[in-house]
Amino acid sequence: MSDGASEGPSGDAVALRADGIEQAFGDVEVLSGVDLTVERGEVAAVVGPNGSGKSTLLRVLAGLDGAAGGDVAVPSGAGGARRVGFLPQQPAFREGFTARDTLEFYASLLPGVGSNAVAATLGRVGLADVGDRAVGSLSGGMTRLLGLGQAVLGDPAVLLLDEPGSGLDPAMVERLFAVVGDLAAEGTGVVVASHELPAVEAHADTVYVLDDGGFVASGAPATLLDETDTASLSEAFLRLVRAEAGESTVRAGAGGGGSESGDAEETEVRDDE
Ligand SMILES: Nc1ncnc2c1ncn2[C@@H]1O[C@H](COP(=O)(O)OP(=O)(O)OP(=O)(O)O)[C@@H](O)[C@H]1O
Repeated sequence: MSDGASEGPSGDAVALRADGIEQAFGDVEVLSGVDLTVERGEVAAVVGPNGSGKSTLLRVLAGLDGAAGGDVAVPSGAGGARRVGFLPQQPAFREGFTARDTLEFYASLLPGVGSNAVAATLGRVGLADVGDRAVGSLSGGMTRLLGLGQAVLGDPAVLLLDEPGSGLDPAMVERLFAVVGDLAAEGTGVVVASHELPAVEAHADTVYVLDDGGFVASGAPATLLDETDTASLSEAFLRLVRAEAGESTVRAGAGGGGSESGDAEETEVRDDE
């Protein structure tokens, strides 16, 4: 959490800064100028209706997709063997590998990360007992936990998690957010896209509500509850995205007239030195 964060050698407490992120798929404008700054030690949650652009934003932040506009910077001075760890919404691994082999493979790509870290990571994400099981035989929730393990391996300065709690039982959702909290306490800046609003309310420092191409609200969970005069983040969410419980909130895009996807420039994740 923010209070436990120490500053990097440069004195910069910022883990990730995104300015003016724009993204469109054909005529579907998804992000129209999103700004986000995450400090080291901060857990920032991005919530929003289905189709509002959470995965799109995280993929741009991770540097996997070029955006139509904007800039992402990950300042130096934090993290271990790598700058950014990313858990995609649908993690996929080689089915024949065991869970341990899978993490060993990712560890081999990271300088200074060895078998001890792999064993510790399996335990951390709750997979110690199934480490020797083939990936193809893991349950959906276990596969997601393996994805979390892959994302946290090497103590990244920035951790981006897309729906990490999806498919997990309630105890594992709590464990997952506890792991996230531990990493934040060690100085990692975390961005988590999630529909698990009770867990977000309990564990996030800052909540960003994404709708209509941008953040329609942001603040500490308690602040959002105060501002909306509601008793839970779930209620606040419905108020902020102007919906009733049970109503369809699926978003088809932020508006017409977006640029063609072929116009998208490569948005590099800069390593600010
Ligand atoms: N590669 C793509 N090509 C075309 N359209 C896309 C692509 N990826 C996403 N979209 C569209 O962009 C919009 C945002 O999708 P995105 O997956 O980012 O939403 P989300 O907020 O993560 O949704 P959910 O909560 O359902 O996971 C949707 O309208 C989606 O159909």
